[in-house]
Amino acid sequence: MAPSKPSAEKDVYSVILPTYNERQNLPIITWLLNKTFSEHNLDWELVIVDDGSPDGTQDVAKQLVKAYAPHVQLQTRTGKLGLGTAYVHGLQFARGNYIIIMDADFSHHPKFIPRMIDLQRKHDYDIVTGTRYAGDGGVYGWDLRRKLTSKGANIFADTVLRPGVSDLTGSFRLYKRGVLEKLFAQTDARGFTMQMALAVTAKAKGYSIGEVPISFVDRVYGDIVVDGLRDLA
Ligand SMILES: Nc1nc2c(ncn2[C@@H]2O[C@H](COP(=O)(O)OP(=O)(O)O[C@H]3O[C@H](CO)[C@@H](O)[C@H](O)[C@@H]3O)[C@@H](O)[C@H]2O)c(=O)[nH]1
Ligand SMILES: [Mg+2]
Repeated sequence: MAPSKPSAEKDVYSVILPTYNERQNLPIITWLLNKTFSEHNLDWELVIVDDGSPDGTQDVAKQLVKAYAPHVQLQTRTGKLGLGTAYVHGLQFARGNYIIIMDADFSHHPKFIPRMIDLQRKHDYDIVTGTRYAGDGGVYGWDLRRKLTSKGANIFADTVLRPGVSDLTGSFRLYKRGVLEKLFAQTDARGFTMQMALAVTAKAKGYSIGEVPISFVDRVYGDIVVDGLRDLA
C-alpha cells in the first residue's frame, strides 16, 4: 500500500482518460479507479477527454461527473482528433501534481496504479511506466502479428535509441506534472510514435524512469469479467 502523507502536502493524482466510443467501459473503469484510490487513501481526479463519440459516451460521462463529484470532469472536443492531442488537452484541466495516462478499455487495469505510485515514491522517479516486456508483464488477446509488431517496434527502438526503457510504445504511465508539461513542449509527435518520443526524450533530458510490469489485455466491452469487479455483484 502507498504510504500516506500529512494532508497539508498530500499529492493529487489526475488520471487523463481519452475516450472514443467507450460508453460500455467508462462506468466500470471509473468505479474501479474510485475503489483503487479510496482503498489506498489517495487524492484523485479523473479527466475524461471525449472526442464527440457517437455512441453516447458523453451522456454516460455526465452521469459519472455527478455520481462521483467532485472527482470526475468531462472535457470534450468536437471531432476525433487523436490520442496524443487528447492528453495535451486534458492536462490543461488537470489539477494534480501527478498525472496518470491510461486507456479506457481495460487494456490498462487500475490495480497497477498503487504499484506505480509506490515505486515513484520510493525512488522519487520522474516517470513510472507500465511495461509489458519486463518482469511478469505481458500481452493478452492480441494475435501473433500484432504482438510481433509491438515487440519488434520496441526491440528496434531500444537497439537504435538505447533509452533503457523496456516498453516504449505503451501509454500506461505516471508522470510528475512538471515533467509531462516539459515533455509535451519538447516533443512534436502526437501520433502513434508519441509514447516512444516521450520516453526517449525523457531519457535524453536526464529524467528518471521506473518500470512496473503490467498485463495488457486487449479491449474489453461490457460483458467480459474484469478483475476486481466481484464486489459489484
Ligand atoms: N479522445 C480520444 N480518445 C481516443 C481517440 N482514439 C482512441 N481513443 C481512446 O484512447 C484509448 C486507446 O485507444 P485504443 O483504440 O484502444 O488503442 P489501442 O490500439 O488499444 O492502443 C493502445 O496500445 C498501444 C500500445 O500497444 C498504445 O501505443 C496506445 O497508446 C494505446 O494504449 C481508448 O481509451 C480510446 O477510447 C481519439 O481520437 N480521441
Ligand atoms: Mg485498446
